[in-house]
Amino acid sequence: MDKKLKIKEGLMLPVMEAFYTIQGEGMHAGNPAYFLRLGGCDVGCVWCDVKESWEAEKWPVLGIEEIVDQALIYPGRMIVITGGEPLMYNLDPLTALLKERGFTIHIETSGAHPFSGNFDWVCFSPKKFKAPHPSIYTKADELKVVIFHKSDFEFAEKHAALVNKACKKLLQPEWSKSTQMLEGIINYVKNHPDWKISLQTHKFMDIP
Ligand SMILES: C[S@@+](CC[C@H](N)C(=O)[O-])C[C@H]1O[C@@H](n2cnc3c(N)ncnc32)[C@H](O)[C@@H]1O
Ligand SMILES: Nc1nc2[nH]cc(C(=O)O)c2c(=O)[nH]1
Ligand code: SF4
Ligand SMILES: [Mg+2]
Repeated sequence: MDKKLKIKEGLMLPVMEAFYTIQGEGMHAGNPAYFLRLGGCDVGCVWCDVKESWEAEKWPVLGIEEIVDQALIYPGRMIVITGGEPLMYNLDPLTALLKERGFTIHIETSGAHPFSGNFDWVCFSPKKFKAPHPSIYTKADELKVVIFHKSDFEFAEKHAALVNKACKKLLQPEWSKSTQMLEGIINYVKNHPDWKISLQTHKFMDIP
């Protein structure tokens, strides 16, 4: 089978980087986790903090066995699949293999592509730049909306109305706008107590 077909089937994937660190964001912040960052994204967020990831062709394509073997080197058994936009790929084979090897599997996604894979935790971060695919709404365990502008609160509520009732709702300041936006976010959460704040704590700790 050629490489292109293997990528299409999710048996090989472009890997930008993989690193063992502390989950910095969201409901699982503070937990050790192995991050697998897949290359390729067509969403185009103006404030994206990993724009180098966008071009899939730039990154080496690895077989899922090799990807999982690399993850097994570290003592933690929580993996976060991120990108780029990981749902550009069929994640069924990779997540099945990770589960076989005993991993707890999380994903960070904009939801802009059809859902695939089996996860223990789905963090859904919708974007104005490319609308989510409807398949994400029943899967999301965590809705994490980046606040870059005051109009983003309304955008956050629009998506909150579409996720499951049990889905956790978080507002995360866009990193470069944190100082300007934080006061508004704090007031918003105090007045709308069904929301929580998520900070990019790894950036404060200066770790990947
Ligand atoms: C780089 S994205 C990769 C996963 C997926 N493409 C997504 O957007 O969810 C990982 C997380 O970082 C968030 N993020 C990206 N750039 C950010 C920034 N400048 N400030 C705050 N959060 C940011 C995204 O919203 C997402 O929750
Ligand atoms: N430490 C750490 N935590 C993270 N949580 C989500 C991240 C991501 O880029 O998906 C991320 C990341 O890049 N580093
Ligand atoms: S969807 Fe994620 S990776 Fe893609 S541009 Fe937006 S923040 Fe960056
Ligand atoms: Mg990041």
